[in-house]
Amino acid sequence: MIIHKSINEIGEIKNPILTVGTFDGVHVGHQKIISRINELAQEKNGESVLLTFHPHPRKVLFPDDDSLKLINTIEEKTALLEQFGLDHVIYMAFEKSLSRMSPVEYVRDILVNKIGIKTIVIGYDHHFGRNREGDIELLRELGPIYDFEVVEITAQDIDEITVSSTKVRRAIEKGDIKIANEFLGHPFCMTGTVVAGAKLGRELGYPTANLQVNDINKIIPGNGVYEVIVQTKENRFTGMLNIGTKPTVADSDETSIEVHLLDFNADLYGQELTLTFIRKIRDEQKFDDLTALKNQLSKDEESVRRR
Ligand SMILES: Cc1cc2nc3c(=O)[nH]c(=O)nc-3n(C[C@H](O)[C@H](O)[C@H](O)COP(=O)(O)O)c2cc1C
Ligand SMILES: Nc1ncnc2c1ncn2[C@@H]1O[C@H](COP(=O)(O)OP(=O)(O)O)[C@@H](O)[C@H]1O
Repeated sequence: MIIHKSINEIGEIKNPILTVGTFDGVHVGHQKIISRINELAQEKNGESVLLTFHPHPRKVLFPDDDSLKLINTIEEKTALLEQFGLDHVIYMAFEKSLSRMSPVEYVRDILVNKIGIKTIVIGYDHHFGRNREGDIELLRELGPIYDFEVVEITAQDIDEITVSSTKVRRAIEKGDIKIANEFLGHPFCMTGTVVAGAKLGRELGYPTANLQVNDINKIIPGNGVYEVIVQTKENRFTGMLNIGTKPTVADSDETSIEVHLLDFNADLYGQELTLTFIRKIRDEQKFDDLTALKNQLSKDEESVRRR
């Protein structure tokens, strides 16, 4: 897969079969569209191209709205797209000027003149250009003029897919990892750096690496205790993770993300850890004292070891 970091340096692509979108999550619905353009590329002796925008258009159009959290960072999205056999991914800078382009200008100047599309595969409800005025009907009108074909992903196809990035986000926010992972077709992951905490974990017999997530747009699963796989610099471990306010020991609303690695004892400060979410074990609880918390932690450990 060739990654183009700008629309201006893509060179020549042979007989491009294109799809366009934000593809947050690269979920099973997205995967189906990607297979479709790969198949068409084979049939038509062309190359499959996925055009995506960075930053996410809503982040540019509504910069003060930080409510939209994303399933993938750009690095994660790129790594996922790598797995699905695309020939090209183009990251186009989404700027306000792009959102002001008329739909015809966008098709002519970008899709035709810069990418040279021969086929575009697009959802029946896809909109583009200024005020999202452009639609599939317009593409059908422009196709014969600029010599490209339009392949529609019908409502029925999309219903069949039934997955959307919004549904995945909701499941993650609810802590419903099983559903999220099913929709995604791969497990949800999160990366962060280990920072210092209150040093109480060790006293409890459960040292925990406190994670700071580096991308402020990254979605964080809802409060609760999770089974995860932890990838350190050198190795992988089973981990038990808590996301929450630690009501037993802390008296603030601040959310912490902390993970205890099973069968591990070494310094992790400053390291980057990647968590792969397996399942939610339980909700976070407020215990009467540290002994009760410790008992529960040992039950959580048992539950993770049993699997
Ligand atoms: C698997 C796991 C589950 C946890 N569950 C709870 C919980 O239900 N309630 C709570 O108040 N704290 C919970 N904690 C947080 C502990 O209180 C916390 O790890 C301890 O206070 C150490 O904090 P420190 O690393 O900042 O020193 C949990 C921690 C882990 C690793
Ligand atoms: N099994 C383990 N799981 C997580 N962290 C561990 C483990 N063993 C050692 N550590 C180290 O101990 C630190 C956590 O200890 P803890 O007493 O909870 O302190 P802090 O409050 O600073 O997180 C981690 O950041 C890591 O460097």
